[in-house]
Amino acid sequence: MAQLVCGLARRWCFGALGSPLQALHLQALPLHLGRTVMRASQKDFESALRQVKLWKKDPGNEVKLKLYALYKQATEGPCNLPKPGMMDLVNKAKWDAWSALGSLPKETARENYVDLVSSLSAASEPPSPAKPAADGEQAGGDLVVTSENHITTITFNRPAKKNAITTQMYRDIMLALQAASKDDSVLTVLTGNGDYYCSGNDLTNFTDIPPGGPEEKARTNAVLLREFVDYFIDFPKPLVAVVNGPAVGISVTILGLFDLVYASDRATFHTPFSPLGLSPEGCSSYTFPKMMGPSKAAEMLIFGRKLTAQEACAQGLVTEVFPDSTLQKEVWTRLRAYTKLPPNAVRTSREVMRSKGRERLHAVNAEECEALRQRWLSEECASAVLRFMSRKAKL
Ligand SMILES: CCCC/C=C/CC(=O)SCCNC(=O)CCNC(=O)[C@H](O)C(C)(C)COP(=O)(O)OP(=O)(O)OC[C@H]1O[C@@H](n2cnc3c(N)ncnc32)[C@H](O)[C@@H]1OP(=O)(O)O
Repeated sequence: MAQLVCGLARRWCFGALGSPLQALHLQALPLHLGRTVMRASQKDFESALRQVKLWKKDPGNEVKLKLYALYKQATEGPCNLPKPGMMDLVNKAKWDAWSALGSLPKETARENYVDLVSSLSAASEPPSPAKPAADGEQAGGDLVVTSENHITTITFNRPAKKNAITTQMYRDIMLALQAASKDDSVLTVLTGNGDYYCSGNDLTNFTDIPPGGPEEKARTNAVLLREFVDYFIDFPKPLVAVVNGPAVGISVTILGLFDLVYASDRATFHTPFSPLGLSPEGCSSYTFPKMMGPSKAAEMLIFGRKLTAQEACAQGLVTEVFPDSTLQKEVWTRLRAYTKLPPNAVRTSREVMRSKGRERLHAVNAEECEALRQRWLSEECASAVLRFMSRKAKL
């Protein structure tokens, strides 16, 4: 779901800005205290509308909701729409934002809109020219896949969104794993670009409701998730995670299916499923209790306790922790040395270690996905996504 956040936001927010404007007359307006000030004119408002359309950088959902609400208030007055249903997340967020403006006069809304746009335009930097890709590197994209020295590396590359995984990225990761299982690489590495390893599932994955409604969305998400996790269960070569920073949600749970997890001392491991109205996935309901014991697993998976890299290492989730400043050098040197080992012996050892548990993992995966399909239809989950989108809640 490449850049769905922006695409979606453009559809539901910027799209609204193109509608015909009501004629507004504004010059010097009296304020309550008797003094007069120059207020934003219709021309200022129209100019701000044009400016927004030219923005290259996504200003984020919170700002887009504010702009949407002010625009509607300025052009139509107080919210006059019926309240959308709980599961209609996008329209509910828009409705909430507009309704929150109450009986704010149109002129004030227009003035606030102009002020907001001008403050954001002043704060934004001029766009920098695109950096050309280095030799041998696949350019751009939310996922970058490289193959070098018998190591295939899959890099989450959405640093501005903390490497949250979109629907398209799930699909691209599966394609990359499929290719890596057949290429001449000995190891496959997952890592992140920027300050985060990965912030988990992109929470806006849940907002583009198809014609079949939320039930269809929950069903297709469950199918996608099951297939995605199956790829990790069945992957035939050693899987290595180089956890360069904080890891959240599904990027943590699937680590139980990896062979090696090397982490920066900056990394944290967080599975906040209950606060999100969700339940564990990635076979973690089976791998975590097996690895760290049921009570430590419960603290993470039920109560959302965030582990430091050292704690995760003590619980067996992380193989080794490195100082952030030397992580890359030390880990890649070690991985290159591992690729020199006889590849067939490496594969055979891994297969005998993994084969016995595979069937069980598939059954666990199916059960977790069914539980999640139901969770995604719950009001608890809908409220959590809404809270995130309106930026009142963070982890
Ligand atoms: C179909 C398969 C489904 C599989 C299901 C898996 C379950 C999970 O993975 S559950 C975990 C879901 N992830 C989260 O709940 C994390 C949500 N994000 C946050 O709480 C915070 O963003 C953060 C703690 C990760 C980082 O906070 P910080 O203050 O440093 O940065 P922000 O300003 O919040 O983030 C920057 C930018 O990135 C966007 N973003 C971050 N994480 C996500 C995400 N998971 N989904 C969508 N967008 C995310 C955030 O909205 C900001 O964007 P804007 O600049 O546009 O506002």
